[in-house]
Amino acid sequence: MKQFEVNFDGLVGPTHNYAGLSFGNVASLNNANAVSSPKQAAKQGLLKMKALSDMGMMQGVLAPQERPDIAALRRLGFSGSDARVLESAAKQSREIFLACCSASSMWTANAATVSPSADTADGRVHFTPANLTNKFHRSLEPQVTGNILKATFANEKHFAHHLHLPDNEHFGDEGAANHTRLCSDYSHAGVELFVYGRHAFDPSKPAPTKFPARQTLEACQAVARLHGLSEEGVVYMQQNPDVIDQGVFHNDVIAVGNQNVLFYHDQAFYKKDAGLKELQTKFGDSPLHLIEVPTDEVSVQDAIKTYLFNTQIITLPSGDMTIIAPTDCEENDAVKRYLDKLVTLGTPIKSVNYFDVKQSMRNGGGPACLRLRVAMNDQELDAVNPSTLINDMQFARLNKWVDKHYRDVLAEDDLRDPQLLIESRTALDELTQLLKLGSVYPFQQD
Ligand SMILES: N=C(N)NCCC[C@H](NC(=O)CCC(=O)O)C(=O)O
Repeated sequence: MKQFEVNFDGLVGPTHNYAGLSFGNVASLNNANAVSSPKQAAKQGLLKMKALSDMGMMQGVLAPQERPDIAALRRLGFSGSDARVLESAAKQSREIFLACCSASSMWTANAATVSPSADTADGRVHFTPANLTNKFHRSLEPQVTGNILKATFANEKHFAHHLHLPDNEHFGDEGAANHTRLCSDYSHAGVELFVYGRHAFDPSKPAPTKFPARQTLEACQAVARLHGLSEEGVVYMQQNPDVIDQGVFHNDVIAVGNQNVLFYHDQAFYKKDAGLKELQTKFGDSPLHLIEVPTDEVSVQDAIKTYLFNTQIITLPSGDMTIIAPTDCEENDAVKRYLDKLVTLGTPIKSVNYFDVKQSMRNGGGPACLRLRVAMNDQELDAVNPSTLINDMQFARLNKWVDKHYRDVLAEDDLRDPQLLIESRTALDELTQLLKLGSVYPFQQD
């Protein structure tokens, strides 16, 4: 049986903007109100998808969400025509309005947690959309994320779709950003590492004091239960509360794994030694490469600034692993020096490829934030909606679609323009045809 890891990247939406919405995410706050370029952002993302496909990887795309979210604004009491809803929300409550305009669904590492069929009790691939309760603008995503995932993985025999966890901070869930699957082979049962920031029901346990811990242990456990994971196949580790307080708002800002490699900063985890020991034991006899980056080579601040750990580690068809890193890593002396050394250390990681994803980085989203990993065998891959897989033709179509519909620049005032809403809906309606998704958006269901 053949086995693949398919990266499903989020297509950047037509309202990509910088609104400073994510307290605890340093880049988001630092770039609040900067002018964005939705067209450039979408193209940077598409180029990364095409490059991975050209490397011989299977690459997919997930559609963005409808923004401005008129339905959410109506739910909050803004009424009248769509133009009137936009105008009154922008005037009366700038923060609510900006939250309802965010294109944050582009970071599909936060779309869902995915467990491959080799790990689950019923032998299907399981998906649970993340509820993203900690940030209002992100909590608007799970319902439509569920629609998009169901339209992309539309086959009950192979794919199981769960409802997102209850919308409450006790079950705060940020999806694959806090979940790493380690395995010897994608098609063999692996160990799923869930990383949480706090215990929801036990305030006596350690937790950050300055910035929020978005993910709870109880949410991780609920997802593991829903997916039918076995106790031997799961490890829970707590993220070091000190690094959350320094701006590490998701585990994928300080650790990343692929197959038998876990690449992490020495300050990433609380009770690190016990957790890694459990991981090693559950992983079994085959070698597990634990690549720990010491603080005296790369500081936590440099890791956050450059997103050294928000890189993608992928296995090329040759069997070698390569790192997909943002150009920000190349521009930082300490991080570049570390990466130059890493490829000589005799680990499975043999090369580094740099990509310019600065439009996303300015909101705190690196290469790994932009993708949701789905490990599949050939039968499962055959059951995926083929229009969502990237090849030369689909890449060309999507580029043309971006050229036709996206603005070059977007500033805050543009978001209240009713014409932008019309442009976005027209673009998304056409996209659902391009990707053969059916009616996934509220505006298509009215
Ligand atoms: N690490 C992963 N997997 N994802 C990164 C998500 C970045 C996102 N930024 C934002 O939502 C900022 C939006 C703004 O400020 O306009 C967030 O904080 O949730």
